[in-house]
Amino acid sequence: MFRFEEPTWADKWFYYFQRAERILKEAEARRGQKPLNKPSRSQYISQHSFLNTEIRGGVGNDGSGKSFAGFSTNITYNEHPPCIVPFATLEKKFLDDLRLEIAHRGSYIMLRAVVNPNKYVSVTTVAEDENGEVELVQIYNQDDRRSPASIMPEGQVFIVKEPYFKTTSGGGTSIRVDHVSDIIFLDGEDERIPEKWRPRIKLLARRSLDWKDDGNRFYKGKQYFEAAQCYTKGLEIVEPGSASDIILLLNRAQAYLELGYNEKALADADKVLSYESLNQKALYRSALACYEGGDYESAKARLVKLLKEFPENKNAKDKLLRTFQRLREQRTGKYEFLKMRNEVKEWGDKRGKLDCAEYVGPVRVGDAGDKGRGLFATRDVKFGDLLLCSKAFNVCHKEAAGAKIEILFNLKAKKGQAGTHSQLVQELIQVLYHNPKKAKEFYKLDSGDYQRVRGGMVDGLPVVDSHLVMRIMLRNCFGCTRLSSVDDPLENLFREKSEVEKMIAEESPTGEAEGSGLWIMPSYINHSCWPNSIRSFLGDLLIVRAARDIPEGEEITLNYVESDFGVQKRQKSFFSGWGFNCKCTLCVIEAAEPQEVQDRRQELVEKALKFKVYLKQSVEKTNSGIAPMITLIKGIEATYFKPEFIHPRVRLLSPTNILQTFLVRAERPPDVFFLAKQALNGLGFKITTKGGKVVIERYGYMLYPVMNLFVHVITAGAMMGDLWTATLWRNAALKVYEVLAGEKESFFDVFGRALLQAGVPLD
Ligand SMILES: C[S@@+](CC[C@H](N)C(=O)[O-])C[C@H]1O[C@@H](n2cnc3c(N)ncnc32)[C@H](O)[C@@H]1O
Repeated sequence: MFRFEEPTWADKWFYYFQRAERILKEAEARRGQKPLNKPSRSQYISQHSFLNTEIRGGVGNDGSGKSFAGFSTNITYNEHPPCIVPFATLEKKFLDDLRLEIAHRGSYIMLRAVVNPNKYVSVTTVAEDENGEVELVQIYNQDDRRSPASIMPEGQVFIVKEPYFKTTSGGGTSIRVDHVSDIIFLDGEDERIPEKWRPRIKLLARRSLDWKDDGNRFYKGKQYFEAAQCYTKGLEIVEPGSASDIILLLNRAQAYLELGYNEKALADADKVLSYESLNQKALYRSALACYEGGDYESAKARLVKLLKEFPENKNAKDKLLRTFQRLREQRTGKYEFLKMRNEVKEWGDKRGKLDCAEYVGPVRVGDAGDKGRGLFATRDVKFGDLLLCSKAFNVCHKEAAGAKIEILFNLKAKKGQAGTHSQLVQELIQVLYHNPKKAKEFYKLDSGDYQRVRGGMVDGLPVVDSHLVMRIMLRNCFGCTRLSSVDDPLENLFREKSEVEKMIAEESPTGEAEGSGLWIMPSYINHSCWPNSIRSFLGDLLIVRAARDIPEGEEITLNYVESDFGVQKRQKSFFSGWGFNCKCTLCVIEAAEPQEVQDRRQELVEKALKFKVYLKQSVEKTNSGIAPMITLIKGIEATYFKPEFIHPRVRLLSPTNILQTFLVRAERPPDVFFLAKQALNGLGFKITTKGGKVVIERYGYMLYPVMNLFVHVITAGAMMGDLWTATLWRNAALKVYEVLAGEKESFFDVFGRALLQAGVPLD
């Protein structure tokens, strides 16, 4: 019997974007016009309460129990820069004056929310102007830690500078506020509030003490933003330098510290110190602000000063000890990696941040010719040397509760990216807005051809251009995991993928939804498909180590996409993602190969990868897969003509890993041993035994699955009774592991079980 198939998640997704694209194209044609058939006030309000059910309802869950927030359209479709002129120079407009698809330069609009807001990607409300006309208002990039109702409660009066009026992807209209600096929230006493919207009954004048008490209540309830707002209100009415001023400043500094607004916290604490240079709390909070901002020298100076006056202050003593540790890390690059790794494992579904410093090793930023800037070695570097340990400017791990796994869809590039990228942009905007000094290093990063506006501070607030932040993020962010080395590398191999995961696998270069983050110094590293360094992640730390010996002056490179693609597909992804064509040695060699050779290799690799399904099936199936896999691997090998150290057999790695798993299951250690050694040769490694040691004379192509080859040589060697060889290889593997995982301390956590089972001694 015929029956309708439920549309798949991917179908819905595709349909949604096709429709959105059509609507937006039609909207372009109506630029400068007045909207037709606007709904009535009551229609606006009732529509508002049903908002989002259409897009959220059917697609918000992938069946795995984890929420999947859904779509987020890339805001690059119609970029309009933020307002960079003061409010006082703008002319007032009303809703009736607004024209579609235009940012109304030189104007502002005064509005009042008539409902409580919804939250989807933006905080959305319906607001009226002084003539009683209403319109939808979508406010993007606000701090997600705040509830929408605290940002825009019903009755809130606000100004939108240079309002951008547009057609929504659902076909209606809205004022869309992308830039946090374009909206000014007005409170009850602000003189700019129109007379008719002022409270009829004047509230009794509030004292600074009332604001302090309210602030303290919010603080206790962990509502730090609201607490800071109350202290600010109190500060507006106190005598500068008075006891109340000092208390309010100290309290606000503490609330700012909780929010991560370190620069503001430091400014408040320093203000107190300008009145009372030895105020204990101010010294301590200022030191904390410096510490959190990574300025350990200043933190040390402040703590030393504090302890001179107040030697019994235990918190300050503890913090000073930690500060010394941070300074040592900064100087030497020596970290307690195992402890840090265990800490990351404990994070569970909490957001985490490691208490450690950054290390900048023998590298500097320099001119990389047509690649722009790049990172270069400042001295000769050996395989495995630590080049960088960088702390995240901001990172969103997908494991943390509240992480928003969304598809950031770029309507212009027609490209979707699954992961926490849209959350990252939103959080970056907040970091930049509240830490303008720290923002400077972010703004130096590459943003492609985006025209930057020079905004600086306007109306006392930093201008943040959301489109610029998005561009910088897309060029420089890293897809990331919390740990590069998982304790059970095979745990995911047999897990059935959900529908959403399958779709994500097709859409994302790495084949899975990712966490994402931005690290400043590593952002200067250019790409090579055969790079001389490897990055790894440990919580919010990004570690870069040398993947071969690097002479002084050589450029440091990283592989942006560890893909299993042929050269043409790789080039396409570099161009659409980062706007460049790769000219690394691997690309040059592969691009010069005859098309038939490339096609043949591709066809064989695809065939081989299909054998993965055998792994989920019976052992008999596995056995029957061995012979065809060997034929395929030989076939792939035959498509390479140059020596391995010139053209590493990278595309053999996945098929080899599948065959290895077959051979392990079939309990054929000699074959496992032979195949792993052969695969390492194929990647360009030259490994010999000399003077009772396994020596890696030449390091080949490095990526994480290479570890499996080493472990297979070791375990198979041991199972064949050659414990001596196994132990020697184990020591060599440790060095390779250090580069791939960032640290060697966790090697036995990750591979210890496999080694012990094979009878390899662990020490
Ligand atoms: C993460 S940034 C790297 C630093 C960048 N070169 C700069 O000047 O800030 C990525 C950008 O660098 C450039 N880039 C990176 N690798 C490249 C390569 N192999 N060839 C040409 N350009 C490259 C591209 O413009 C890319 O969008």
